Order: sequence, then structure tokens, then C-alpha cells
Amino acid sequence: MFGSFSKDLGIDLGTANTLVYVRGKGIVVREPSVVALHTDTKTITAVGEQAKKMIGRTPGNIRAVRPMKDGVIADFETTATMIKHFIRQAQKQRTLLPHHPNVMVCVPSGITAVEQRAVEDATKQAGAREAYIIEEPFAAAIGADLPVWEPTGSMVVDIGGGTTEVAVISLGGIVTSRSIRVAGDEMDDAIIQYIKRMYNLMIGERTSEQLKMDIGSALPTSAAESMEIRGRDLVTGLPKTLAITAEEITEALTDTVNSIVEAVKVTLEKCPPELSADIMDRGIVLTGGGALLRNLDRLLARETGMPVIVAENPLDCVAIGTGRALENIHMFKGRGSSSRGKR
Ligand SMILES: Nc1ncnc2c1ncn2[C@@H]1O[C@H](COP(=O)(O)OP(=O)(O)OP(=O)(O)O)[C@@H](O)[C@H]1O
Repeated sequence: MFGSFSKDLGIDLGTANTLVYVRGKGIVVREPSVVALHTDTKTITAVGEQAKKMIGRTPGNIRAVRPMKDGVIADFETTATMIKHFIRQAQKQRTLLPHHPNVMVCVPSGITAVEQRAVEDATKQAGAREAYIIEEPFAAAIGADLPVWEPTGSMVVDIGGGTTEVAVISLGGIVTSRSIRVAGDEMDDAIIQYIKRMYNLMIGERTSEQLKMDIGSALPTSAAESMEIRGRDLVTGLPKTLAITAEEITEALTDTVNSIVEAVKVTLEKCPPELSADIMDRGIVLTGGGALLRNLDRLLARETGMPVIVAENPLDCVAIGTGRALENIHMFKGRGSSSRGKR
């Protein structure tokens, strides 16, 4: 199926978004990791943005699923189909030349060896000559321009949809890391629960994500911001409109944000002193869509006493890093599941 490919590909297989990077071209596909399926026939109705629009709006015979929910492959068959679909989409852009390319796939570091093999198999099934696996925080660090191959400590915190990955990297390897299943999705859930508890109002995932992105903040803001939302009143069963303030969203996000802060602190505590000193100089770098939550950098800086920097284009770091890793593909040859992202 790679009839017109020549360049190598990097795929950021994220729980929220999948990005495809072509060497020499940059990111050519950027789609939500969502697939809509017919429940009876299991045939695919839509993939990506089109399927995401269907979440919460499907009739009984169609289901919009996120096959990578919670940082793991919840549904292998659908994940494999999704990978193939996105590769085909990249192919349609006519950016790629013949021959089977090497494909570097970035996966959440929490996945099991069996799941990793499943991703490799799916990638090969899609026509890859060779499938390589890179761990998310390692790719994020490369994409954020951190000197991962140098004998100096770099700390990256990648806050995605399903997982937050915290890692200290030096000399091409992960020295210490922590992966928690608390990230953007959990923030959305926390907002849904908060509004249900406070107002007896049921809102959908898309509305809560919008609240988080538009008025969410890790610290209280001085501006009096609010957003109008619609949902279903759990008492009357009828639709209802409500104005929610930024302050309320900050409150709703407290526990989730604190879990992320805690994961960073625990990783710092386990970090060898020389590397801690390097991190103090360079700062902690935030990547992933969750890094865009307002004031998360300020909160982390206050809680850790370290400088904290949001990477440029945090949503793209993992894909860029995965693509750049193709340039050092020899470094990834023969890496087993236990040595992903390590030299
Ligand atoms: N401005 C914003 N403020 C807060 N969160 C945001 C913002 N923009 C995007 N996000 C969140 O970022 C998350 C997606 O980030 P990203 O694409 O890095 O995740 P992913 O790589 O697919 O997931 P994972 O790393 O868990 O596999 C979503 O939860 C999304 O709601």
C-alpha cells in the first residue's frame, strides 16, 4: 500500500490525536484518534475529525470510539485500522515516493510488550519495511529541542489526552520517569463531574473540553471570565443553559492538576543530583496539549522551585521528535520493549 512512498514516516499514536510526520516535509496528517464504527457490521463509518464530531451524537447502530483511550490500546483491531487510514491519508498528499518506508511509531510508555508488538504488527501490515518504537517522553524531548544525546540532564513533562509522562533524560536514555493515567481526558471528566455535582447538569465531553481550553486555568485568574454552556438538567430531564466561571473550572481541575504536580515532584526526588542541577539551569519543559492549560507552568514553577517552560508548539513536539528520531534510526535498531527510548 506504500506504492508511492519513499520517505520514512514518524507516527505519533496519541490517545487524543494522531500525527504523521514525513521526513523532509514535516507534519502531513493531524487528526483526532477517533473511529466511528457500525455496531452490527463493525465497518468503519468515519475516522479522525469527522468521527470526533460524532461523539455523543451517534444513533444506536453507530459508535464513535477512541481506540487508544487511557494511554493503552483499548481496541487493537480498530487501532490497526486507524493507523492504516492515516498512513493512506499521508500517501494521498503525494508527498511520498516509492519503496516501503521505515516507520517510527511513538506510543505511550505505559503500554505492555504485547501491545507494543501489536502496534509493530499493525504498522507492518500497513506496508512498512520496518517498524520502530519510541517512547513518548523521549520523542517529546527530541521534538522540544532538548539535548537528549548529551551528558546533561533534561526534564520533560508531556501532558497528553490519556497520560502524563514525566522523564529525566541524559545520554540518549531515560534516567528516571513516571507515567500516570491523568491528563487532558481526566481534566474533562473532572469538569463533567463538577457541573453535575454543583448544578445537576449533564454535559458532554466536547463541551467540557471546550470549557477547559477556553476558560480553564491551573491557578485562579484575575479576569472575570465565564462561558455559556448547554446540557441536560438531571432533575427535569430538559435542556438547560448555564454560565460557568473560570474560577469554577479552576476548582474543578484542582485534583487532576495536583496529581500532575505530584508526579513531577516524585520524579525530581528520584533524580540524581548532577542531573537536578542541569535541570535547574535549563528548566522543566512542558509538552503535549495539556501544557496549554493556562498557568500550569506558573503553578509547577511555584511548587517545584524550578524554572518551567512551555515548549514551542507543544502539541507537535512528539510528532516532530518521532520524525527526527528517524534520522538516528540506527540508535533504535534492536531496541526491545524494555529499552524503548534508551540507548
Ligand atoms: N488550550 C488547551 N488547554 C488545555 N488543554 C488543551 C488545550 N489544547 C489541547 N488540550 C488538551 O490536550 C490533550 C491532547 O494533547 P495531545 O495531542 O498532546 O495528546 P496525545 O498525544 O494524543 O495523548 P497521549 O500523550 O496521552 O497519548 C487533550 O486532552 C486536549 O483537550
